[in-house]
Amino acid sequence: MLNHIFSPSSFLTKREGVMDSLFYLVGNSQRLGESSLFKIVPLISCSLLGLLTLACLAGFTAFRAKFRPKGYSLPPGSFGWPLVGETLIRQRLGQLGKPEEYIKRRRLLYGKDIFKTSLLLQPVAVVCGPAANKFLFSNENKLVVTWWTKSIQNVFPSSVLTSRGLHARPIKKLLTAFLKPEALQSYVGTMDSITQSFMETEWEGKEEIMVFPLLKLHSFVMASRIFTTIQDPNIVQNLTQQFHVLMDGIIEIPLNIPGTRYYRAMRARDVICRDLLSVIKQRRVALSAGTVSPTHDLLTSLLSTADENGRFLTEKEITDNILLLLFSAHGTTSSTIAMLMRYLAEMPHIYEEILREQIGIAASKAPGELLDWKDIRQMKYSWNTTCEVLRLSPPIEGTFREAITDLTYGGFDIPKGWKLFWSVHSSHKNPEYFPEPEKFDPSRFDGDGPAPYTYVPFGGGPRRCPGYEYARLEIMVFLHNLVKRFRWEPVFPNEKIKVDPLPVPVQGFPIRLRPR
Ligand code: HEM
Repeated sequence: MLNHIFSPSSFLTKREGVMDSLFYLVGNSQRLGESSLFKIVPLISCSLLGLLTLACLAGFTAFRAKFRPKGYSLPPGSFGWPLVGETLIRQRLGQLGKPEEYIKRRRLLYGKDIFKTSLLLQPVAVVCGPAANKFLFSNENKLVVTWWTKSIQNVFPSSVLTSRGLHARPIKKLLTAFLKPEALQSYVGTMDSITQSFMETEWEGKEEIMVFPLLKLHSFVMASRIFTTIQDPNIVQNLTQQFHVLMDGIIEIPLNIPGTRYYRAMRARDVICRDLLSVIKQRRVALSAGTVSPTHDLLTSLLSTADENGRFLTEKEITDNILLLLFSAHGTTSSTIAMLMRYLAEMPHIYEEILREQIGIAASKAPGELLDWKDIRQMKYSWNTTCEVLRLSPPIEGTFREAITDLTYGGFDIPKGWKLFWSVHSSHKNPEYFPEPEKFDPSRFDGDGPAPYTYVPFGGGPRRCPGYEYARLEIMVFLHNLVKRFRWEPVFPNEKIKVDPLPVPVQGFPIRLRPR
């Protein structure tokens, strides 16, 4: 519909015609003289008004056709305010630290596990619970495809995140080959040594620290080391600063105008890509000289491995995907560790249990020996506790899919082109699957753990998070080094958490450290 409105043969050509006349009049106004100008000004105003009316009419017709198509039995719900829909209400609840309230209230109001709304300028069907998760995760590329906002698409244009349908498969396979447990096993020691030196320089000997910025820095240094082997402190520092700007503006309205946060984010993106590109070029030279092995890090793997069709990724594709992984690894794990530290400060009995497990592992190592894969496998209670943190405070609340055909779910029609949103909380906080859902209880993950599709912090189906194992290793290695060295207490025990879009402590999570 929108494509039709803006097709050259319709609206656009008419609009260009009017614009041409305007430019002609303005361009010739001097020759026409002052008196003629008086006649022209009202004429210009009328034309502009006409244009505006035309644009509004076209917009309204397109909006109606998209949001209220005829002949469909749409889910219950409200599209909220014109244009903004319910986007601001949802954002506000996130900033108040109650993101799940948005869906909870509407489920109660409409009495269904599905409701319609308007978010991010799109008509959206929000679908809730494990049945919805199963439906979406198992119908990727059949009924739905992944969908991200324009601002995200612009930041990662040729990455696995924004490639849809069968285009995504080869890139995802290449990334998964590097991120699968067998491949990551050999990096546990490196992760341990990075974390140890980080603790020595940034934590030890300090009485009080601001944890959240430090966690982000740690995650970033770790990811850039494991994925690209970038160690030059100047490059790392520059990249860290640019990533900060990027994170700050990435979910803004994509207005690429100087002065906006989005504009600054896109400039930061250009700087990061330029730095990554120069590393890629150096690595290519090193690869052909045989001074690095093809499995040296993710970057060299991507440079030297062809996909399943025998095609090598272009430098732009490699840059975009490395940028994506650095970005994904940066926010999610630091948010999880911050939330984990908060829960542990509140529940000393769980801290003690984790400490017992980690001290047991440390005692089995020779002095100076680094952690390895076998040690990670023994961190069962520590990981169950982290899973419970991810259940209650997931870094990602859910993601969108787009209907690639008209479809039916829960007895309602979802028109082609509509977006569907699956939500983590609607399963994680359901007492049917997690009795007393607000209670913190790591034993939920003993044995076989939760039923399929009820526990989904990493999503599911073909789009499931490929960084799952990497995140597990990073968090476990960090926790080991943390509890071995410190106890801690938050400076502000009731510090607010805002979800914007990830859960973050609003005051940066200052803590007092007590060495063990
Ligand atoms: C606690 C940490 C993490 C959580 C909870 C998490 C969660 C998620 C979720 C919910 C999705 C969307 C899945 C879907 O739409 O079905 C996702 C996608 C993704 N994640 Fe993670 N993630 C984490 C860490 C990481 C890390 C460390 C990396 C990189 C090493 C990573 C890379 C990605 C990528 C590339 C995608 C896009 C996959 C695709 O669209 O096919 N994530 N993640």
